[in-house]
Amino acid sequence: MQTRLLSAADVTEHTTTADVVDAVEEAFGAYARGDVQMPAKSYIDLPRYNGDFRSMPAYMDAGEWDAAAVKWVNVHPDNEDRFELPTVMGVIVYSDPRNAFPLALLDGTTITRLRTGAAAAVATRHLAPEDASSLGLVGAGTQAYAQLEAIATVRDIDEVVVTDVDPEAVADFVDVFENAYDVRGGSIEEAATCDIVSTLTPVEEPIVHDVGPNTHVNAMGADAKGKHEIADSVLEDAAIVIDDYEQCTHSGEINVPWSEGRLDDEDIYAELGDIVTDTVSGRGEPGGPEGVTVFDSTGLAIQDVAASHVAYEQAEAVDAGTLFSLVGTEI
Ligand SMILES: NC(=O)C1=CN([C@@H]2O[C@H](COP(=O)(O)OP(=O)(O)OC[C@H]3O[C@@H](n4cnc5c(N)ncnc54)[C@H](O)[C@@H]3O)[C@@H](O)[C@H]2O)C=CC1
Ligand SMILES: CC(=O)C(=O)O
Repeated sequence: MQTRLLSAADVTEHTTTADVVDAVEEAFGAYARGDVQMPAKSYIDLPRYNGDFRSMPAYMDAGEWDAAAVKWVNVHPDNEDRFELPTVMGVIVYSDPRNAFPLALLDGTTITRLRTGAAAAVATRHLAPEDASSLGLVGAGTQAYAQLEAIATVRDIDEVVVTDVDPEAVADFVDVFENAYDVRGGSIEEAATCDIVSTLTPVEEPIVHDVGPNTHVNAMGADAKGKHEIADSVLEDAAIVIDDYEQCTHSGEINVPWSEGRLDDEDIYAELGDIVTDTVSGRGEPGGPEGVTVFDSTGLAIQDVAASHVAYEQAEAVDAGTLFSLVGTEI
């Protein structure tokens, strides 16, 4: 038996965003039903390098298919300036749950973008107003690109406002998307008052202080202790939907006000999986949230498993990537 090596180019070419969004929705559903095994993300802090390593194993059973993988990933916000490398890079081992054979080694950097965009899209599908058509992006780095691509599969986006402290990042983003959308650079205030806003920065002091009256916010940037992008006044007035209780209270957008006692259990509306499985109403459903909604995403290992499943199945169908003998299988 051989292992399939799927590079960044292979994953990009053979993984359809809309299919990843659907698979990630299935992952949130499986999580709510208790059909996953997923220890909380573990961190190795590297204060000496202003970064960290994270390990993320999981198994999920979606009914018609099941899958298992582990991602070894990092967050080093100074990487671009110091090494011309991305902030986030990853490697994924995707294994056959029946016998543990490593079916694939995948570029986890691309999978991370795809599945992070997909999580925001799933939340947007259930929480944004049906007619939402404008998207604000606070932070124009790597994740911003996949946010637009994924969210555009669940809402008819025409206007995009992007903001960043780095004007070059904004210009690069506009260049890539200007033929497909009415996209422009703007202030944080302009981005944050769009129908949908995704926040994608590593800041520890809130930079979003005001959003529109019915804005749906995907709070993606805070994924480690101390990170905090959105003012407490916005969070306090919003219906907060989390991806996972343990991860969000430890390292999500709510972690700082939570640790300081300004938010507690009463402030959490639901876990996203409960909305996906119709246990709790989404926007527009009886009893569902109105006004501002905030999805607090820390990133779950099952998102990577689901996205890797799509990438592997699509690549295998056309024999993409490189097959090689990795592990000894002689008995
Ligand atoms: N929730 C999740 O599943 C995931 C979360 N992340 C987090 O998302 C964030 C973004 O990740 P990447 O796009 O890969 O990083 P990146 O480094 O490529 O982009 C971050 C962008 O934020 C901008 N920025 C920094 N401070 C800012 C400020 N005060 N105002 C406006 N813009 C500012 C930077 O100039 C940069 O363009 C990071 O915090 C990362 O840890 C990343 C992957 C998954
Ligand atoms: C970087 C990270 O925490 C994630 O991929 O979930």
